[in-house]
Amino acid sequence: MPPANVTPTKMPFEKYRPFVPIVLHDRTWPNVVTDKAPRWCSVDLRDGNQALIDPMDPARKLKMFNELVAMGFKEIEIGFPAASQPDFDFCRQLIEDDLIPDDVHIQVLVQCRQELIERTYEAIAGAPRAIVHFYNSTNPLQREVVFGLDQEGIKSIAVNGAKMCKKLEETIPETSVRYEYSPESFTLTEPEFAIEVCEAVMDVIEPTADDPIILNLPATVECYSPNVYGDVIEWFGRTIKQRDAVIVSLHPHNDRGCAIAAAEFGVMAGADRVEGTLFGNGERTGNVDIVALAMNLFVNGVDPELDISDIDALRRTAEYCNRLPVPERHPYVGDLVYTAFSGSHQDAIKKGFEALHAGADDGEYDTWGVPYLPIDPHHVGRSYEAVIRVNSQSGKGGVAYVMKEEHGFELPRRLQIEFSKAIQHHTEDTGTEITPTTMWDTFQAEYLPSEPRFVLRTHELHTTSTEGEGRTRLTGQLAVDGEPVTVQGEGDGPVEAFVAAIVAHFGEDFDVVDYSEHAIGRGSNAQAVAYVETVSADGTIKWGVGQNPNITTASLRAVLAAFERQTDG
Ligand SMILES: CC(=O)SCCNC(=O)CCNC(=O)[C@H](O)C(C)(C)COP(=O)(O)OP(=O)(O)OC[C@H]1O[C@@H](n2cnc3c(N)ncnc32)[C@H](O)[C@@H]1OP(=O)(O)O
Ligand SMILES: CC(C)C(=O)C(=O)O
Repeated sequence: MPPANVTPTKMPFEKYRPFVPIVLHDRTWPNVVTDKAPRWCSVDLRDGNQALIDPMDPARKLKMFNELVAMGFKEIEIGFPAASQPDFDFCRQLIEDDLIPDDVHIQVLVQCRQELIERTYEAIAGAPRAIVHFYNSTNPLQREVVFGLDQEGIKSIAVNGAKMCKKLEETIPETSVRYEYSPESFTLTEPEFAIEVCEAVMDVIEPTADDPIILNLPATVECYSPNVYGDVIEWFGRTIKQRDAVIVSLHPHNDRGCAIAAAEFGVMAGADRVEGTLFGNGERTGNVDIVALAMNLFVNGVDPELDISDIDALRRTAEYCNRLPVPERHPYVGDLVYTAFSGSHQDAIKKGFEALHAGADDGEYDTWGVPYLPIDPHHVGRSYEAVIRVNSQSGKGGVAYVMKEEHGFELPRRLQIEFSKAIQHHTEDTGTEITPTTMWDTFQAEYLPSEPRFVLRTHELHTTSTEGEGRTRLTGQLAVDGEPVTVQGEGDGPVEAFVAAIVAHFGEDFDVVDYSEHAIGRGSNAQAVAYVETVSADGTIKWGVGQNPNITTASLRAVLAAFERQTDG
């Protein structure tokens, strides 16, 4: 029976309105090319931590802090010390145990509330340097439902917060304090009002070009497309007073899945600094992923100014500290991001590697370029091993790649086609991926069986040469189904002589139409591998493979193996 007609439910889209605060007709940011990394600030230990199911314990916090320092972060928001004893204690631990490198600023977040600001200054006392980051929400919805205040009331919260901070500075004379102010939910705030509040805060902080204020413009909840963020940030930079005394900072969240693009457009639009987290942990859909941002610069040939050369170690740290997994397809780091399953991708990758290495001097190429691989996996500490994996979507290229990279066998093109059919049967039957080990087992069973019916025990060659014309006579001792057999034949070389011997003894027409060989391994462990393509009287094509330290023996074994496959049908 055909399925009953189903009427799809209409989504209540009319309950939503686009929010586009500014359309900048003379925008310049789309033409900007970013050629320098912005200042990075990690908020893993604050915005990341406050979003966790299980917030980090002291050991996890320290592990994350040390990892961020090792990566090269110079500004690290270490928590909200006034919010909880663990955050306060962690701040004290960093200061008292002298764990903050000379070139690193710790940053602490606080609301514009007196008791919280006082506690924050207690927390940072004794630190050589600190950024005090105070904030309040400025957007119409929160003004109304959270604070019940008009614009003036909201501005006063910010200004009073700034005054309290300035005043408390004298209680910690040994600490060099810098300031960051966030009009929280900036992207949902009327831009003119955000400017008004920021400038009122600047009047209190009195920043200079030598001692600038960080004005952080959060997409607390991502609410419009990245191009709108670009326009708004360019407009903000043009409009804010004393631009040279302001570090414009971005703090994108990822609710629409566009945080990376938003941050990139914001930087093109003139922002100096970006706050984010490793692999994008953070509230709801997360903060912007700083690793991906940095890697996007790297891929454009720009110094990312962060060390991501062991991306898996960073992932392990993030997963340990956050107790959340980083998904398999996450940009640059996921388990599957340097892996191709599909046939045409594998074929192109294999050819790409061959071309890259053919043009490389001592293995060092000038410019990366392999289809379907945006970066050289080695540059982030990943290997080529998992680049190609084989399932039912794969073709000969993938099979050939695994046989070469994992097992050292450089299969000739037509053998790749023959063998990949066997692999295709396997992957279709199992419905899953085939591992390199299973592929090898299949190859052995097909081409290098442990108990072949036809075994070459010994052979003798006698070569005569008259006026440059050489003839080879071969006598071979075989075992066929365990029974000894002697064969004799003559030809232009050992392979031809052996084929003649087989044809003469077994009475089956059979010839070699293609032959290739190569070495596997080096020195005393080197083995020769020979591949022969044979044709029978009825035109059946079968390949044979032989392996031996001696190249002639390997060739003869390949011929015999092909003959056995021909006679087995
Ligand atoms: C977008 C962001 O991520 S901002 C950072 C958010 N992070 C966190 O909140 C994590 C840490 N926070 C906390 O643990 C708690 O909020 C604390 C301990 C700081 C404060 O707790 P509480 O005193 O219970 O207050 P609570 O957080 O509920 O705050 C609500 C009150 O603070 C006011 N408030 C909220 N934010 C701010 C601010 N930035 N500045 C001034 N007042 C504020 C609210 O209007 C409300 O006032 P009301 O009680 O008069 O209605
Ligand atoms: C406090 C601010 C910067 C914040 O975390 C946000 O708006 O997301």
